[in-house]
Amino acid sequence: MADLYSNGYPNGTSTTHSLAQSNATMPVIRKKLAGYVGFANLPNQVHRKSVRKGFQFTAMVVGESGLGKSTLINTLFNTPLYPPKDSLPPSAERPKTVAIESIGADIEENGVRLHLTVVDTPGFGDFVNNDESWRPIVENIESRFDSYLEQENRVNRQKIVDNRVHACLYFIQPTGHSLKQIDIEFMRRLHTRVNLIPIIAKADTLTDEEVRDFKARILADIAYHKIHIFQAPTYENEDEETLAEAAEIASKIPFAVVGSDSLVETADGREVRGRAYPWGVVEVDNEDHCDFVKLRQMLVRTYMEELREYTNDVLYENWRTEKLLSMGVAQDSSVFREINPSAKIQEERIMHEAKLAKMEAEMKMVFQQKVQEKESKLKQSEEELYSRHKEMKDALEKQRGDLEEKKRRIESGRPLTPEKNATKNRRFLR
Ligand SMILES: Nc1nc2c(ncn2[C@@H]2O[C@H](COP(=O)(O)OP(=O)(O)OP(=O)(O)O)[C@@H](O)[C@H]2O)c(=O)[nH]1
Repeated sequence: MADLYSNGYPNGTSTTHSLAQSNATMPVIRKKLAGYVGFANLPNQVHRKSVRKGFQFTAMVVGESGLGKSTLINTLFNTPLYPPKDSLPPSAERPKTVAIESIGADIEENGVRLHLTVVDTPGFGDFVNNDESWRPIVENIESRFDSYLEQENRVNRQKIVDNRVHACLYFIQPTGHSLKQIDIEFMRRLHTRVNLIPIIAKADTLTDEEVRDFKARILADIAYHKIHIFQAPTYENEDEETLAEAAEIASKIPFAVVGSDSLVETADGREVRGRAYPWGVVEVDNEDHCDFVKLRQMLVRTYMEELREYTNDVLYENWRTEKLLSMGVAQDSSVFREINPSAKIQEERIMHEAKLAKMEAEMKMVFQQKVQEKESKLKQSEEELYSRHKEMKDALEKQRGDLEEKKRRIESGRPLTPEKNATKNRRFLR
């Protein structure tokens, strides 16, 4: 049954609203379709395309040496991304300054490919003076933005490689006190450039109570220093389950984690990823034991795409604006002016008419000029003709006078040319 809507179109008719209607002032008319059109399949199309292309994610780990960074990354992605420490050659010594090292791996889960890059920062916080430890890390993150900007500005942008850091796991030493100066300085310097995810390392070395108090003090420090850490976003119209999940994740920040890539046996005979102690087993994947599951949920399961999006839309975009402004590139705000199509057409018509009027005036001027030129030429030739006519008339008058003189002489019998006759007579006399 095709019922009629307020605009008079039958239900299910695809109506094209004028561009003006898309403005915020115009109401959006929701329509029901009479039959299956097919655009409900769009998410599947995007899904297939994304699966075919694969995903790219870059995570950075920062924290003092021995806080369990490599172990946690291996635990997170369930892959021995970092080789065991005892397999490293003896020459693999600690660098003298903060170094930046990347490890890449292609991992696959249920047919979905993920190219994961982990950027490690060995040496951070390991020196007597760690005042500038953050600098090489900021420089590295910004140089990745630079490389992306350079690729964006290329003529051919078919193959942009996104090496930007999408998340930074910052490992906090499990002191149980509060943040150290190096932690605050690092986060203050980095929070505008990268999604910060603070982590309390080796949480199994603290009691539950200590973890709770430590978290509260860390959050207070973060708020005091106005440090922005990544928060799980929530959107309008989201179902209660999603909102509860986001709230649950947010309540665990900073994540108190335990890492282990080896299996241990629990008292009840289960084989789990965890750490065995004489008093029992700390299970990595048990939410009652640590926040590892919530961290993985935030970083991988639920918000990986959000982390990528926030990096691109906010962090990179802000950096790009700052960079271009510092280079003296100014934005022409008129390009973002909201345009009303009918006003635009009217404006164009006025401009067109003005152009026509100008052309007409110019043509008139040219025509007048030509007419004037012609007139003056005609006047000139008229004057020339007149003077020639006068000359000829004078000559004829003169000729006539001469002839009349001749006639009079002949009639009066006088010689026509007296001098000539006189010469003749003189010859006869000789
Ligand atoms: N108690 C405890 N020990 C851990 C945990 N995670 C890792 N470790 C141990 O801590 C030691 C250092 O772990 P790594 O993962 O190599 O630490 P790292 O931060 O990568 O160290 P560097 O490579 O030196 O920067 C290893 O002996 C790990 O087994 C944890 O959650 N709890």
